[in-house]
Amino acid sequence: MNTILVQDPARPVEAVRLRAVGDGGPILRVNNLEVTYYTDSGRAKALDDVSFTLNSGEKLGMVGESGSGKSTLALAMMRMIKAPGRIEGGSVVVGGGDLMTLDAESMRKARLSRIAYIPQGAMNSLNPVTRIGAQMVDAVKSHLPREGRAAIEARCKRALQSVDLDPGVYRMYAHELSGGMKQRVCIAIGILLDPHVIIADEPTSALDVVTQRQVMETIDNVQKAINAAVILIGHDMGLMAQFVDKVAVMYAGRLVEVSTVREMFTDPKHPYSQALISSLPSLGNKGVFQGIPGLAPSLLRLPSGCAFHPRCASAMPHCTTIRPEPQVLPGGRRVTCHLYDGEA
Ligand SMILES: Nc1ncnc2c1ncn2[C@@H]1O[C@H](COP(=O)(O)OP(=O)(O)OP(=O)(O)O)[C@@H](O)[C@H]1O
Repeated sequence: MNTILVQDPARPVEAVRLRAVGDGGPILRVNNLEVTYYTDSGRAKALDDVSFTLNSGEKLGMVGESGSGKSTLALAMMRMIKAPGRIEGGSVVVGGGDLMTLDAESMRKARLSRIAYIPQGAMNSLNPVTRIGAQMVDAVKSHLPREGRAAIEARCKRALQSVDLDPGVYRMYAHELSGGMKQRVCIAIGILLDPHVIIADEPTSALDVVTQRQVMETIDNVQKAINAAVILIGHDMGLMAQFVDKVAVMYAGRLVEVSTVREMFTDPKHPYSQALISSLPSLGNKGVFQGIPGLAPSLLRLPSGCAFHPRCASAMPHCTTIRPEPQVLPGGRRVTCHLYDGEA
């Protein structure tokens, strides 16, 4: 793989980054990621053999019912899983290097500069007694200790402007901002060091529909500006459909389907994806909405075979005993379902 130096003359040497280019390959490769929570009630495998890739500039929507493992995936990619959870295998390769093999200090540096995470509820975690600017400066300083005060302030104000906030927000406190503005501050913090990959966990929850759209547009704009790969975690398939390129569907810790957004909405392959899509309201669907029968299983007591089989309208006898493996269908879609055995 070739690498080139991407140098911004306005930035000091510390801010210069190596971007992997030339091979046209993915900027992010997640391979066989496994996470288990060791609870008093037993082992919960929250991520089971999760693999996917993303190119620079690509946006992936990660959907699935509550408890399916979406946040665990984000935390595992950031190496922020805490006890009783444990990352038990897999790699997260960003721009050529595997984050899982970095020592603690290198991983600390990689966070924000190579991979940024905007956690669920981030806007409510802004420090109420510290000005927004000071919080942004702290984030930059921990990565670029030799960058001068004026340069850091300019960097922070640029980031605020790139999320359509007035640079004056730098001097404000969180309580002076609306929910949408706070969420945009969190996005600005996420892009301070132009990461290769941005993960936003439910960035629009607790916002009204107009603000949700504005926040999604903001993510879209900043993502285009820095050509990052973006993972958007969320429940709202409809909102997601308007902004992402690919959709990944999680069920009980496994990725059951990864397709382009068009394929997912016009021809979902996995019966769980089909159920998710048919539960969405649409202008054409004036009948009764199809719910998904049953409940998501407890990870402590997963059904045998395919974990979805008790709720699956297309289940076959062997689905109850044989676990399906992910397969890549012609055209590149990934599906984990026995219905497609032999089609890969
Ligand atoms: N701290 C923890 N201790 C024990 N088990 C946990 C812990 N955190 C998560 N889990 C287990 O991992 C599973 C996945 O949780 P996770 O938060 O990743 O799901 P999610 O898809 O992000 O849900 P939501 O949409 O509600 O945020 C849960 O069902 C739970 O069994």
